[in-house]
Amino acid sequence: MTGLRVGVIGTGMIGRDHIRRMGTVQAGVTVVAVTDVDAALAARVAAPLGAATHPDGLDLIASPRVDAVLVCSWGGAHEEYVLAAIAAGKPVFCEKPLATTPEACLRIVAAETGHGRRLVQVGYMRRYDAAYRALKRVLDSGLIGAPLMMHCAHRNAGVPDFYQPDNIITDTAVHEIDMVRWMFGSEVAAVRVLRPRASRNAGELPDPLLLVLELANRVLIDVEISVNVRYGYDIRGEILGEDGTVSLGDPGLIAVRQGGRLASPVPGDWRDRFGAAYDVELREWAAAVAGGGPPDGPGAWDGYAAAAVSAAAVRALRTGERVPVDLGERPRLYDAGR
Ligand SMILES: NC(=O)c1ccc[n+]([C@@H]2O[C@H](COP(=O)([O-])OP(=O)(O)OC[C@H]3O[C@@H](n4cnc5c(N)ncnc54)[C@H](O)[C@@H]3O)[C@@H](O)[C@H]2O)c1
Ligand SMILES: O[C@H]1[C@H](O)[C@@H](O)[C@H](O)[C@@H](O)[C@H]1O
Repeated sequence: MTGLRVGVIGTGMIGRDHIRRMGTVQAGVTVVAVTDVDAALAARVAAPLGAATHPDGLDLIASPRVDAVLVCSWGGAHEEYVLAAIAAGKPVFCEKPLATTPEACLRIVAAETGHGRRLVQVGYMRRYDAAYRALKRVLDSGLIGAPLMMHCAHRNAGVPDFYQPDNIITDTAVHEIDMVRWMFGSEVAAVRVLRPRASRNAGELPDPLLLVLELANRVLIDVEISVNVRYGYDIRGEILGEDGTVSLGDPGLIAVRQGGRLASPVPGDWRDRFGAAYDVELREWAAAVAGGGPPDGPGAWDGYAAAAVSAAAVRALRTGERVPVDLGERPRLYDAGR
């Protein structure tokens, strides 16, 4: 067998990282096609792979040589490609966000529900991170008792020039929004956003922010988002239970004691911190879809829920109000085990 033949839409930073990953950590996966609005970039990426280049994502999805699709273009271009993949009956792994509005995500949910089989997975890689998985195992074991609160911090060293104020929520905090729904098995019922004094490194951005997420099971989450901390990429989390706490460990693999100091490296960006999680994420996805099964990672409903909570948080940021979230009824296609 030739294995799973994958087409990649968007050959920017994460597209190239996933292409490298599929050539190194996954047996039986071949990237056979790529496309990018920057055709010269796509051609440069395709050449060493011997992959075909396509004029656009729709043409790539329609190719009979492509079994499954990876969408790694900018968020605004996700919906069209995910809908086209569903219409073609092809599994599609879409980097976060699934789409940029809850309405667009619901169109994807409706298309997939109409198709009758799960085809969509969204790139929320924290669910595949060894540390978050260990945190969840401790929580689920009951060792720390029933959960009460979780404290999170999501710090980026810096962000690109095109990053807009809403991106602090829709692009960055969206990872915590997905992670807590998975961690606690409960939807977000309401959101508040507090805005302290802005960092002198923040430019025009409202940075940092504090999000308060109220889960339907009444666990309360606070998330500090800072996207210009300069010193590195720092992801933290601590769960308070009735009988104890569990927190993410230090991701630095070594500790140096020298000259009267103790030092450990801080990851530079998400590729450093979550590289192994992306490996597991794509390996599990490819194994599931190559075997003809549905992907069992975060799906279209999770993408929709994250977008709906993000939209509520953007409103909370603008108005200063507590904004309730109503997701509506989840289609049965997204029940566990289906
Ligand atoms: N899961 C994660 O931790 C993670 C990390 C980084 C990026 N992402 C997501 O991945 C996506 C890409 O981010 P990136 O950092 O690689 O950005 P990037 O700008 O480096 O790359 C995006 C590429 O998509 C191309 N593109 C844009 N619109 C297109 C279209 N309509 N058709 C084809 N190509 C198109 C651009 O030319 C660019 O080369 C974003 O949705 C981002 O949120 C996720
Ligand atoms: O697109 C990136 C990516 O999703 C990272 O995981 C996150 O930490 C960044 O804030 C975001 O800009």
